Order: sequence, then structure tokens, then C-alpha cells
Amino acid sequence: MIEIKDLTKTYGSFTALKSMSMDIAKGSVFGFVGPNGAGKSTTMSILATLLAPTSGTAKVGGFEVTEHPKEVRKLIGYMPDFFGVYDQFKTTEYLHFYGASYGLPRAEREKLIPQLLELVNLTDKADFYVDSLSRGMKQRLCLARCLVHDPELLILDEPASGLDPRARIEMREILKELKAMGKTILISSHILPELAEMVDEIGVIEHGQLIAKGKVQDIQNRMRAKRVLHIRVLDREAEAAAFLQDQPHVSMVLHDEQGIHVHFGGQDEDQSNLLLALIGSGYRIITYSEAQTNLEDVFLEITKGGDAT
Ligand SMILES: Nc1ncnc2c1ncn2[C@@H]1O[C@H](COP(=O)(O)OP(=O)(O)OP(=O)(O)O)[C@@H](O)[C@H]1O
Repeated sequence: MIEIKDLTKTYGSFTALKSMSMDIAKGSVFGFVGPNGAGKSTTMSILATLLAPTSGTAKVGGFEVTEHPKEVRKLIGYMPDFFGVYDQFKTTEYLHFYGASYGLPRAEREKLIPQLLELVNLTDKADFYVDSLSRGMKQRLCLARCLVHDPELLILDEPASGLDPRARIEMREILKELKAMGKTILISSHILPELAEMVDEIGVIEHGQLIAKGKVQDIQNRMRAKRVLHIRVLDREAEAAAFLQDQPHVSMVLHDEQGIHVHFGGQDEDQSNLLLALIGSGYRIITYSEAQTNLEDVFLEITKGGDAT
């Protein structure tokens, strides 16, 4: 659905995207993550045909964005990270306005708009002024607006930003429904654990370059090559920590009031052998567990460079 090849974007002397390449399969939900200023919005604006790349190509549904912008626009629904909602409109009028802009006949809009409002849980706000809606509601209305022309691809730039936890969950549920409807979704976010539940793949961007891409599980597994073990023993804790330091695959041992934390580079079998070695040496184990890595850890580990702004 999306093919990006050697995409570069410069703003004056500043290079926001550096020869970035990335493909996204049709029907997949792709999470685009990276620190502030990494280049997510720039990439999304180029895909949405709103910004011209400096060099390289970006294709949506096989259409190159600069050569066939009209075809691309039919295929995409774009939700920018910052949007206005024409406050003087009522919710229904607002969607009529956008539907009409896409050339949908009134009869079709009359049928479609109640369905869209239901999808984004705004049926009871159909006759309210947009101005009176909460931020979360406005964000859902903006999502409904992206859907009026039934696009195949949704490009959503931080759709959950600024929402409270409940509104975020609502947004996530709607995105799940859209995924079930077969839409391809490119979504950027800083709220990584929430993305993990719904995305098929993630791409991590930093300083305008894609530095990791793959299935959430694969990237997490890659991280697990550097697992941290949490061990508590009944007694002789300092002695156990010294013992662990000399064991295979152990790179670092930290010892604090919560117990012993072992940075471990081995695989499952090695981890099991380490436990056997401890027990074999008479240490009485209370806890032997692997600290969970989640998307947040993955993100922090991969983007060690920090804020790109
Ligand atoms: N119009 C512009 N003129 C000059 N620099 C720009 C312009 N737009 C973006 N940039 C710069 O390009 C870089 C990438 O910005 P972009 O908005 O794509 O990042 P982002 O990953 O979406 O960040 P955020 O998470 O903060 O939205 C930033 O350093 C930004 O300051």
C-alpha cells in the first residue's frame, strides 16, 4: 500500500528526512514511532500529498505522490496532528461539508453520516455545534471526516495526543474496528504500549532515518537478547551476587534492596542453566524472573540518541 524509497526532505539547510525507505503492506496497521522532531509528520505530510519531497519517491497504492496526487488523495484519509474544525458548524453539517467536498451526492451523505457518527460514538452529538464538543469528541469527529470517502489507507498523525486515558481507549477501540474493516492504517504515536496492542508492525524513526522496523514481537524478542533477570535469594545475597558475576553470559550484576539484577546475554537454555548453577551451589532462590520488556523499553533502547529537536 505504501512504498517509500530514498525519501529525503530538507528545510533550508536542515535535513528532516535522510534517504528513508519503508514499505507498508495492504491491510496492515503500522505504528510509526520516534522522538519529537524525528520526521514522522514530515513523512506523513508527503504521503498525504501536502508536502513535496526534496528527492526520492513515495507511492500510495502504486501511485507516486507527486505525479498522481489526485489518485493518492482518493485512496487516503489523513488526520493531521493539528487541525481546525470550523466551529460554526454542527457535527452533521461538518461531515456534509466534507462529504460534498469529495463529491458525494446528498442522498448518499444522508445515509453515510449517521453510520460514521455511530462508528465514532457521536450519534448523540449529531446536532451539537462542533465548538461545544470536547477535545476527544473533536478528535473522533476528525477521524469520521477522514472516512467520508471510504479511503483504503488512513494516515493518522498522533490521533490520541492530548486525550485522557478513557478517550484514548475509545480511540483505540475505533481503530480496531477500522482494522477489522480491512483498512490499512499508518498511525504515529508516543503512546507506545497502547499502540502495541493494535499494530501489526512498528517502524522506529530517529533523525529522519528508519532505525528499526518489524513485528512488535520480533523487535521485542530482539530486545530480549539483552534480558535483565531479577533474582531474590533467602540469604547470602552479596555472596550470590558475586557468584553470578562469574557466570557465563552475565555482563553486569546490580545489587539493591529489591534484590539482584543481572544483565544477561544468553538464551532460554542458558538462563535455565544459570538457575541450576545457583541452586547447585546451595543458594535458596525466592524469585527468578525476567524483567518484562515492553514497547516503551524498546523505544528507549533503540532511540538512545533522545530528543531530535
Ligand atoms: N516547515 C518547516 N521548516 C523548517 N523545519 C521544519 C519544518 N517542518 C518541520 N521541520 C523540522 O523537521 C524536523 C522533523 O519534524 P516533524 O514534524 O516531521 O517531526 P515529528 O517526528 O512529527 O515530531 P513530533 O513528534 O514532535 O510531531 C524537526 O526538526 C522540525 O523542526
